[in-house]
Amino acid sequence: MAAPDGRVVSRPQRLGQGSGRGPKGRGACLHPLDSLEQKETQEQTPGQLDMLRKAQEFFQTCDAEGKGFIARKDMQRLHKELPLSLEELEDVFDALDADGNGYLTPEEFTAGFSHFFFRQNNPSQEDAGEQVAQRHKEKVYQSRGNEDLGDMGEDEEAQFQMLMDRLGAQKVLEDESDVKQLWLQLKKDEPHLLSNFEDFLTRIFSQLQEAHEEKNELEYALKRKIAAYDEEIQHLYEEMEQQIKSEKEQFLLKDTERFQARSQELEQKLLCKEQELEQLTQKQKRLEGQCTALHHDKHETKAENTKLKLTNQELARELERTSWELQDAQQQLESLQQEACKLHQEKEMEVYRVTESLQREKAGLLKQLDFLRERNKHLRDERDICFQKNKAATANTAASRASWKNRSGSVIGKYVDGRGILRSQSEEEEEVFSIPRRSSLGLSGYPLTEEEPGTGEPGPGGPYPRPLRRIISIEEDPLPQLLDGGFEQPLSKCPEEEEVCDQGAQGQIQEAPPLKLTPTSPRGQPVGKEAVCKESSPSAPDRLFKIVFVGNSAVGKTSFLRRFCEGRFSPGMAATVGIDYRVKTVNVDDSQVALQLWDTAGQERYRCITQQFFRKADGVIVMYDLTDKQSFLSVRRWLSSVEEAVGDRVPVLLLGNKLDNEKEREVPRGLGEQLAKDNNLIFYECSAYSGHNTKESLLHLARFLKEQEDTVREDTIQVGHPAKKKSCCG
Ligand SMILES: Nc1nc2c(ncn2[C@@H]2O[C@H](COP(=O)(O)OP(=O)(O)OP(=O)(O)O)[C@@H](O)[C@H]2O)c(=O)[nH]1
Ligand SMILES: [Ca+2]
Ligand SMILES: [Mg+2]
Repeated sequence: MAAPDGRVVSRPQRLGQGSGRGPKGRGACLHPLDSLEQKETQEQTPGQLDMLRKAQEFFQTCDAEGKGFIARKDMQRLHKELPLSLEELEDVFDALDADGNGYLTPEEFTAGFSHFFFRQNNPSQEDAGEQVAQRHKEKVYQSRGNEDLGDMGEDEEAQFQMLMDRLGAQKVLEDESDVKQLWLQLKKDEPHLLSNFEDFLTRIFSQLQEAHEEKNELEYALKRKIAAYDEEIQHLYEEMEQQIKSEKEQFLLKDTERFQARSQELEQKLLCKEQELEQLTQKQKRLEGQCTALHHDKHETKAENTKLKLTNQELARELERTSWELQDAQQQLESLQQEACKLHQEKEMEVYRVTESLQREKAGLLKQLDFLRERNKHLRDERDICFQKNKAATANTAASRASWKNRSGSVIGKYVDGRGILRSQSEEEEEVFSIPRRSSLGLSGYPLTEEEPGTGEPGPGGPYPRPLRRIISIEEDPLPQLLDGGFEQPLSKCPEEEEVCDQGAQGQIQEAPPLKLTPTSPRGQPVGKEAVCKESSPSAPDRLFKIVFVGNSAVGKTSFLRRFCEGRFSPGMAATVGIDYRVKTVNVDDSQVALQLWDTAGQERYRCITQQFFRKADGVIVMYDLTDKQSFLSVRRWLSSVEEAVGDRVPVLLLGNKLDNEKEREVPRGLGEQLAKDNNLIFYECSAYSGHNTKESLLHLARFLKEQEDTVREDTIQVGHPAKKKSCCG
């Protein structure tokens, strides 16, 4: 409930407990009505009662809330009731507020009001004495009135009134007329009982008053309680209102905040969306632009496409035409190639035949020579040794020379000395055997070291000195031409003689082949002369390869060739002079391959001759002596001179000879292998002495050459281009 100053009191109980706060500290505990009634019953006259009732009414008007007291502003409610201005009412309040605490208790109000009222009505009666006198007058007046009504004496009336006053019956009794009649009756009829009756009345009234007071108290307490409850409820209500208000405010605040946050968020989202939309719009525009451009392009491309299609058709037609032409050209080319191939093969075969016929011719000559030797020996035996220098013998030799010339067609060299006299066989042999190994005869001498076939032993040096000289002119050396196949005369075939060991004898070569006269003359043949080896062969060779044999002197080239061609070894071979060659046909994968093997001289001075032969070679064999370190060291030089002449287009076979002489080995196998690997060579270690690896190595090379040639032939399109050298080692 609101305090007089208007502040909100959170704890209404305090009001009740408050000391001196408000007017209820002491006298205000009674309800104003009660106090008024009390006063009525106790001392007031009926006029006063009216006045008190009036005062009570006014008090209730002012205290509309039922607080039990009146504040200054409450007085203003009387403005409508009373003919007083607001200032006057203020004055009245000040006048009524006897203790000046700003509140009017019901007592103050009643007392002040009656005083004020009486003064208003009877301005002359100002003091209490006057009031009492007035009251007495009224009482007297009333008594007189009553006397008239009930024939009651004035004294009795006064007596009764005094009794009533003494008993305080006004407060309890509403209508005292019955009691009055009873009292009058009793006084008249039984005066002795009057005192008892009065006592009884006294008791009754005192009890009644007590009960009344008690009731009043209870009522007042109840009202106070109600007021307190009201106040409390008001407090609670106000508090609740405040709480609701604050809650509402908080809620509103929160709600506003939330709303604001949400709206901000939404705004941001909206902004983002707008940006996205803008981007999308831009993208769309861009894409539209691209689309248009593409559309445009498409049209252009279409036109171009049509154009290209037309061009394409034209080109296709042209291509067809060209391909027809190409096919024609290819067919022509093929036929030309076949022709060329055929010509090549024919040429090679011709070369082979020429070589063969030369060999046959040579063999014939040798036979004649043998015959002459035999004749000579016979003559020598017959005649006296003293007539050795007989002219008959000279004539004989001259005759025989003439007959050779006639048969050989000047193929064999002239066995004449500078004076045109053919020296005797004895002289020849003498000269030959006087030549040490590695003769420095230069180009003219062919020492004889031929041994008996089948015997592994070297000849005893030969008992017959033969003054035979074989002269080879380097400048006129026909062999390079032979390699070229530059023979023109047709030659008869001799299929039976498949393998021919030929000596490089031509018209230009002047040589003195030693005759093998008897088996007791093992040195009857010159070194470099090839034995005629006859082997049956089912058919003529399919192809011919020229292979040049190089390497330092005495590594065993000639011995190797002899082993390969003749299947025998002749120790103590003389150094090769100039160049020599042999032909041997071998069977490689069901085809007959003729190998023209060119035996070169290893000595330094013949190098320039050797060099010429590389150019025509299909393959090269470089040999070193594995018991001679120096010969191995020279291999690089030989390789580089091969490369200088032919590049790397010919396959090279590297041979380490004299494998039989393992004791004196100076070149480890690994070195040879490494060298071969580094230079892409075919490599074998072999022995001319034992024949180990002689055939195998040459067959390897022959197979390689054959395969290489096959590849070249198959590769018809690349005709005219040099065939690439295949890897030898693989
Ligand atoms: N132990 C042994 N000795 C051999 C072998 N091959 C050759 N000889 C000997 O080595 C020497 C030289 O042999 P040649 O065949 O004349 O050597 P070359 O390479 O032809 O020599 P030039 O003609 O000067 O280039 C001869 O005394 C042969 O007997 C072999 O495999 N083993
Ligand atoms: Ca007061
Ligand atoms: Mg030799």
